[in-house]
Amino acid sequence: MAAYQNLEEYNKEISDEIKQDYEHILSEIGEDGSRDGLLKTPERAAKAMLFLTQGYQQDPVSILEGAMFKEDYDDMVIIKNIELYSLCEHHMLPFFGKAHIAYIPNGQIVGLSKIPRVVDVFARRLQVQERLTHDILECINTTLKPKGVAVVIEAAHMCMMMRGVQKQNSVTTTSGFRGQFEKIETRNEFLKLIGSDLS
Ligand SMILES: Nc1nc2c(ncn2[C@@H]2O[C@H](COP(=O)(O)OP(=O)(O)OP(=O)(O)O)[C@@H](O)[C@H]2O)c(=O)[nH]1
Ligand SMILES: [Zn+2]
Repeated sequence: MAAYQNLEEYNKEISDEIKQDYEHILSEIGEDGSRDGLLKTPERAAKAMLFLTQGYQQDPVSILEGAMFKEDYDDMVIIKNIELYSLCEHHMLPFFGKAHIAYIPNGQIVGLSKIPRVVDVFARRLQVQERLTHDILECINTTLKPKGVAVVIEAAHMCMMMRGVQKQNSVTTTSGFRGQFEKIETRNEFLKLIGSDLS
């Protein structure tokens, strides 16, 4: 990236390369890339792929640090039903669902919108659901330094639905707990409040 003047130039270069790759894919699957409906498809697909993977160029720590405020509140803060869309790193197909996140402040709270923003930064990278869960958990834990943090993700994987094992109704749940959420009572209170059947 150092060879480029700025991010825009870098994105354009990458986008042109990805565009050419999609042109190649179209011809390899037997399509006629010159037909009307497909003329702009490589460019659209390249832009979509860059959008879905923009998390590589974003810094979740600075997002949190940008809105941390001193406050004495030291009970549980829960943000539930945060919708997320990611791409599995094995097939580059979407997995999507909800994240439920809680933390117990330790002298400082964070702007509420920053939690879903951090979810998006890590979701917009190639992921497995387990690592996505831990990336979010560790980022909040080390940046906000709360008394405890909990992350639960429930998601459906298109690679298990459209292809492969072809199971339409399975949901994968992953979770991670740090600090006070390692105590069973605190963890169960959180799980009850988000309506999880894990408790
Ligand atoms: N643990 C985990 N596995 C995932 C995730 N997303 C996709 N996978 C799995 O990654 C595995 C890759 O297995 P492989 O045997 O190498 O790939 P495959 O032949 O396409 O496997 P099938 O999906 O079973 O057809 C599959 O079992 C997928 O279900 C994820 O977020 N976490
Ligand atoms: Zn997959």
